[in-house]
Formats: sequence, C-alpha cells, structure tokens
Amino acid sequence: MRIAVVGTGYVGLVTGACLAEFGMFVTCVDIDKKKIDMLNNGEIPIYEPGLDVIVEKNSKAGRLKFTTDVAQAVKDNLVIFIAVGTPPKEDGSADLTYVENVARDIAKNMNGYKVVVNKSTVPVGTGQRVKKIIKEIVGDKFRFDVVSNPEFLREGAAVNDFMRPDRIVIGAESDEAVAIMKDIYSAHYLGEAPFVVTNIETAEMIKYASNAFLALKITFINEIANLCDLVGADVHKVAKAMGMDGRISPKFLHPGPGYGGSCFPKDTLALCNIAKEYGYNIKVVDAAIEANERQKLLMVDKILGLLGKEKKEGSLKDVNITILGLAFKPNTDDMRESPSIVIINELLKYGAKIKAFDPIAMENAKSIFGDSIEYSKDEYSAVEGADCLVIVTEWNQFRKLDMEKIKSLMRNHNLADLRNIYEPKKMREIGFNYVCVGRSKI
Ligand SMILES: NC(=O)c1ccc[n+]([C@@H]2O[C@H](COP(=O)([O-])OP(=O)(O)OC[C@H]3O[C@@H](n4cnc5c(N)ncnc54)[C@H](O)[C@@H]3O)[C@@H](O)[C@H]2O)c1
Ligand SMILES: O=c1ccn([C@@H]2O[C@H](COP(=O)(O)OP(=O)(O)O[C@H]3O[C@H](CO)[C@@H](O)[C@H](O)[C@H]3O)[C@@H](O)[C@H]2O)c(=O)[nH]1
Repeated sequence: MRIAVVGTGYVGLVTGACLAEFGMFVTCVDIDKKKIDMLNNGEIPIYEPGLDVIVEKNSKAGRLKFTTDVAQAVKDNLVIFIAVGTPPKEDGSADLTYVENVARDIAKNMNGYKVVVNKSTVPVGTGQRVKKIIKEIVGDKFRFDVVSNPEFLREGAAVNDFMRPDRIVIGAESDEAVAIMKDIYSAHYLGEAPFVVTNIETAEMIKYASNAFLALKITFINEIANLCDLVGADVHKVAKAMGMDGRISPKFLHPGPGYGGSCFPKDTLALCNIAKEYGYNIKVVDAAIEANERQKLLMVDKILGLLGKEKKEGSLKDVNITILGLAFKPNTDDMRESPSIVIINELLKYGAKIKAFDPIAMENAKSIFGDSIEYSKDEYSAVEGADCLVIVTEWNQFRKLDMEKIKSLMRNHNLADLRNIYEPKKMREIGFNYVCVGRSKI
C-alpha cells in the first residue's frame, strides 16, 4: 500500500511513521521546508516519546520519506491523508484554509483513482466540501473517494495511542474506500481494535463529541475540586470513588489548572460554532469553555491568596515566583493553549518576577514569553530566592524533588501545587504554606 500524508506535524508525522512501521510505504509532505530538511537529516522537529526510533528505523528501511513536493506525492500514491492544522478563527470556528488548499493540491495532481482521507479535526460538512472542491477541478476525469478518519491520539503518548487505539472510525461513502481503509489498518484489526464504519458526517461528529465530552469531564472534576477546597473534602477520594462506577470510569477525572493544548480549547469552540450555525446553543459545552477560562484565573487567585496579596496591579512587586512546568501537559514540547500562558501573564500583570523551568518546552516557551521571564537550567536553580513555587505541569521528574532542599533554597516557603503531585500533610510537615486543587484543606 502506498500512502501520502500531507501535513507533517504532531498527527501527520506520527501517522506516517506508524503506518510505515506497519509495513506501508509512506511519503510525508509538508510546505514547511525547514521541517522537511530536518526530517531528511534525521532530526525530529517535535518532542514525542518513541517517535525518533520508528522514524529512524523506517526511513532507513526506505518505507518513510519526506518531501515538500505535494504534486509528486499525489501522483505516486493511492491514498492521501490530510493531516494539516485546523486552528480556531477569531469567532471560534475552525479555519479550513489549510484543508481546502490540500484538497486543491490533490485535485490538480490526480492521475487515477485516489482515496482522500481527512485526518484533521474538521466541522461536520467538511468532507462534502473537500469532495466538491476536488470534483470542481477534476470533473469526471478520475474517480475518487473522500473518507473521514478522525484521529484520537494524545500528545506525549501519541505513538502508543496510534498503535493501540480504542477504536478506528471510518466515515465513507463507498465499499471500495472502506475496504482500502480496513486494509491500511489491518494490523490494528488483528490487534482487535474495533472499527466503527459510518457516513462522513457521523465520523466528523464523533471526533468533536469525544473531545467535548472529555473537556466536560475535566471541567466537571475541576468544579468539584473547587468546591472540595471550600468544604474541606478530598477531590482525589471523590474522583476515585466516582470512577469506581463503571458508568463514569476513573479516567480524565484529574483536577488541575484547566485543560489546554491544541485540541480541547479549539474543538470545544468549534463545536459550539457548528451548533450556532444550525441555530442551536449547545449549553453544556459553552459552560465548560467558560468554566475552563475561569479555572486558569482561579489558580492566580489561589497564588495571591497563598501570598496574602491583594488582587491589584503591583501587588506582587518584589515577589519572586518560580514556575515548574510550562507545556500544557507532560511529555510534550507543545505550548499551544497551555494554562501556564494565562497564569504567567496574570502574575506578570500583578508585578511578579518569574523564573521558570520545563524539561522540554522551554524553547517553545521563549517564543511566547520572550525575556519577560527568566529561564532556569533546572528545578533547583529555578527556586533559588523564590517566595512561591508553582507547579503547573506534572512532569514525572517534579514528583521526586528533594523538597527539604527546595525549601532551603527558597526565600519564603509557599507552594501552589496546581497538579496535586504532593501530599498536603507531608508538605505542611516540611514547613510549606501549601495549596493545591481540591485537597487544600485536608
Ligand atoms: N495534536 C494532536 O494531538 C491532535 C490529535 C488528533 C487530531 N488532531 C488534529 O489534527 C490536525 C493536525 O494537528 P497537528 O497538531 O498535527 O498540527 P500541526 O500544526 O502540528 O501540523 C500541521 C502541519 O501541516 C502543515 N501544512 C499546512 N498546510 C499545508 C499544506 N498545504 N501542505 C502541506 N503541509 C501543510 C504545516 O506546515 C504543519 O507542519 C488538526 O486538525 C488537529 O485538530 C491533532
Ligand atoms: O484528567 C485530566 C486529563 C487531562 N487534563 C488536561 O487536559 C488537557 C488535554 O490532555 P490530553 O487529552 O491528555 O492531551 P491532548 O494531546 O490534548 O489529547 C486530546 O486531544 C487530542 C486532539 O484532538 C485527542 O486526539 C485526544 O484523544 C484528546 O485526549 C491537558 O491540558 C491536560 O492537563 C486534565 O486536566 N485532567
């Protein structure tokens, strides 16, 4: 099977590398020449655990190639995956410019039957739009099928998620296209991943509904956590006991500073926008978006409260704050919509002096914060002279810090653990003035 993947970002590169690992011949295409040059030089442009190994192995085996030549890639391959970005526009709707550009590139270079597979997250109706764009250019000259095959991988766990998915969704209009898709994913099928075969619109909706539901679930536990802090309950026990109910499940019930990343924030907005287009107000998702924005700001209130400072300009003047973790989650360098952005910008607004450390995301963070904050080489140098330590991302290496040493390096001993990675009682025993999310009073 010969496959082209257009768009070599987090999804495209993982998809291309994993399909090559399953024995297919894959050409990854991107308009970003720098990215393609890096990949052709054996460098991986993103941080994703395990990806380097399979990219190197399959490149060497000749099953994985990288190019900027979309025309040739379309001509040479039967199946063309679209895996370009669908970022939010000002009004929250998904920007389909990149998807539509690729559809035109495919149409202009068709030389026979092609299966055009949309892996980008797109509003319902986009598959039909892609079909129309191609048809307008190709007419009846060549046959083609458009398929929706949404991706459910998580950054930081992308390779494993792609290799061992909970389900594979195929939205298609022809048996031929479904058979080709099943062939591509035959290794997954043997691994017993179930297929959901449906129409294009349903497949597109499954992706948004799944992301919105997960965003709701996180938001729900964050709201419960905030209440736990007020009433003196322990949100971890609450979540654990809730999760024991098979109808609820224990996953995605970890409270924190609000969901971030390149997907939940934009996909919840896009879903609300789709609803609005049809004259409907999808109230629970709207509420989750609002609560998630508030959650990030509540974290700043927590820090101000811990320091006994007022919510007013300049109140954090001469206060040194250390931030550990900048990426939106551990095991990624991705800073898109990271809660750290709102939290740091707010703290800067109140006049704080910020030192930060992240094991992997520091370079990307520099393009956001510039020199408005100081970047440290490790956790211990980051806390020197700090009045408050704030844990924003739960990298594993932060879980086992020598907290006695951390305390001795700080000027004042305030600890805001926004990911609940430490035991409240233990931290207080060490001598920290401690808050977290939903267990602050236990
Ligand atoms: N990141 C995730 O975890 C994830 C998971 C599931 C689904 N998705 C969805 O997948 C899509 C891609 O997301 P991503 O995070 O990989 O994006 P990304 O920004 O990391 O990568 C997109 C790539 O597409 C390239 N591109 C843009 N226009 C192009 C064109 N005309 N031809 C060739 N290349 C082009 C860009 O240069 C970029 O390298 C989005 O719709 C996203 O919602 C993302
Ligand atoms: O219990 C939890 C789980 C997650 N998060 C936060 O939620 C965000 C998203 O995390 P996660 O879902 O692990 O990462 P993503 O890579 O954004 O993956 C989501 O978005 C992808 C893009 O659509 C989908 O493919 C995945 O299925 C979906 O999990 C991050 O800020 C996490 O810190 C929590 O606060 N609590």
